[in-house]
Amino acid sequence: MKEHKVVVIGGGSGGLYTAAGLARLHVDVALVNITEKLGGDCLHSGCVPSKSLIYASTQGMTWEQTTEHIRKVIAEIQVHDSVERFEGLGVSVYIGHAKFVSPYEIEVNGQRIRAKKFVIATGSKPRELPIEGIETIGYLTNESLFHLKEQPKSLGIIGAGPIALELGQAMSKLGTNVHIINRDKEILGQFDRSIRTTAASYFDKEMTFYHQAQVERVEAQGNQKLLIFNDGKQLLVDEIMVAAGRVANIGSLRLENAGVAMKEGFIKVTDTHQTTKAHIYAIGDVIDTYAHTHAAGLEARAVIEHIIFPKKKKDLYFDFSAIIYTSPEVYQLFGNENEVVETLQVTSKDIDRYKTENMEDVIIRIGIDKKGNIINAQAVGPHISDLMQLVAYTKRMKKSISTWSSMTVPYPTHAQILQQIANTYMSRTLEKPIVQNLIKTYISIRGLGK
Ligand SMILES: Cc1cc2nc3c(=O)[nH]c(=O)nc-3n(C[C@H](O)[C@H](O)[C@H](O)COP(=O)(O)OP(=O)(O)OC[C@H]3O[C@@H](n4cnc5c(N)ncnc54)[C@H](O)[C@@H]3O)c2cc1C
Ligand SMILES: NC(=O)c1ccc[n+]([C@@H]2O[C@H](COP(=O)([O-])OP(=O)(O)OC[C@H]3O[C@@H](n4cnc5c(N)ncnc54)[C@H](O)[C@@H]3O)[C@@H](O)[C@H]2O)c1
Repeated sequence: MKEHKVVVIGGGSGGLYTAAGLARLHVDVALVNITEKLGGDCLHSGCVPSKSLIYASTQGMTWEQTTEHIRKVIAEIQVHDSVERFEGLGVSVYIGHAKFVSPYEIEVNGQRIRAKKFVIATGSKPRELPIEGIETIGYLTNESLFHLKEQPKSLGIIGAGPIALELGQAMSKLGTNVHIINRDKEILGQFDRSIRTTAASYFDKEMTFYHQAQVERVEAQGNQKLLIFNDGKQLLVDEIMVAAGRVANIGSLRLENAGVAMKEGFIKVTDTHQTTKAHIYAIGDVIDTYAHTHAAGLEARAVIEHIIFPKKKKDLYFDFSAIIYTSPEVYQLFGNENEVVETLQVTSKDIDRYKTENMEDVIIRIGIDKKGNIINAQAVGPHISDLMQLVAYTKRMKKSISTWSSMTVPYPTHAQILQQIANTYMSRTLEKPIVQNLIKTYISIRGLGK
């Protein structure tokens, strides 16, 4: 029997962050991962291959060059996420499926490991759809697309979330005829209409959308695949990809042996990320928060702190934001809509730098409270997400957007769009009768009035 103080299960974004963080603090920590290739979804079938595919699609690469580029980027990052590196940091690494045999004991390849605390970070996998015939004829997911030997001439993607939009647009730019099948009325339902329609106006040029559509049945037709919709419509494609949400990866964990409960398909946690057994934490995609690498990192940090100083961390997701890396990018800074007293909107139409680039479609919307403090934000535009980090930072610092108006912003930069919002906000304050009267009185006292 091996013994450690903390065992982290899952060597993806959340698990690696937790194991490395605890090891740096001299905690006796072990990490269990199914394969020696640490890095999880993000490195092998998520963020890294998808952003490499997006890059390749803007460089006119062939499919062979694209898959080679993806392979090379993963291999380069894999060095950073290697077993040797983690062992060098002081983490004991076990390779194999972890399964609980009791609340304080797991088994990996027949070996028992005891620990005082566990952190489950086993991630998520694509949701399977109950479509007749789909298991028989086969389909792609984010786990197989990047390794295809041949580029499909046409691709039907079931689902219209970030995975479908990012991968669909990149495949289209690479020359595949992409069809997106969306069960909802439109895409990007959580965004303001102005942002939604702007993004859709770009996507509509590159992909064919089928809204309020459900695929009922699929069948093979020669080398191709026929999708049959609930309204009888049909679509013939080379390949089908399913990107219709995620489910928690708990398959082999035997959570029932540990007394860890689930809620609506994900591991149930408190706001300190403790499961129904307080010494077992869960973070990342296996719980129902934001399914992003930086959310897994944030939760890992909170769990490290909680293991060491058992105190709740307040407002963990206070400045949490997410980006859909399409062109244009679509950005969202989360915050409680009930606290918003006003939403300010600015477009690129009046910003000189955007004019020089014929770029009229950038929209930024910022929800503020009565002091001008930022509550939430949404934006659409090329590379807009880097600029929006200043918005998130201003929220984190709990500063009013009026602070941007005193910044010296070099001319002509895209950042002037943020100063424009601040100036609009400030000039409205200046135009208030009470403020105008005060100014007039002061100017007159100084003997400078008309
Ligand atoms: C196509 C795509 C693109 C994405 N793009 C982005 C992006 O641009 N930005 C972003 O922030 N997020 C992105 N995401 C989301 C991001 O990849 C996930 O949120 C993140 O990987 C979750 O990290 P995790 O640690 O929870 O799980 P994972 O990274 O999936 O790690 C889970 C690990 O647990 C291991 N495991 C599972 N079961 C066991 C077991 N029983 N025993 C031992 N080990 C086990 C797995 O092998 C895996 O290594 C994307 C996702 C997809 C699918
Ligand atoms: N840039 C990023 O940060 C990034 C990129 C990709 C994925 N991710 C993460 O991965 C998660 C999963 O992404 P996703 O795109 O699979 O999921 P999602 O849950 O965000 O979207 C699923 C989409 O599929 C549609 N859908 C569901 N069932 C359907 C059906 N039967 N037929 C047609 N449409 C159907 C839904 O209406 C929705 O539009 C996201 O929540 C996101 O957090 C992040």
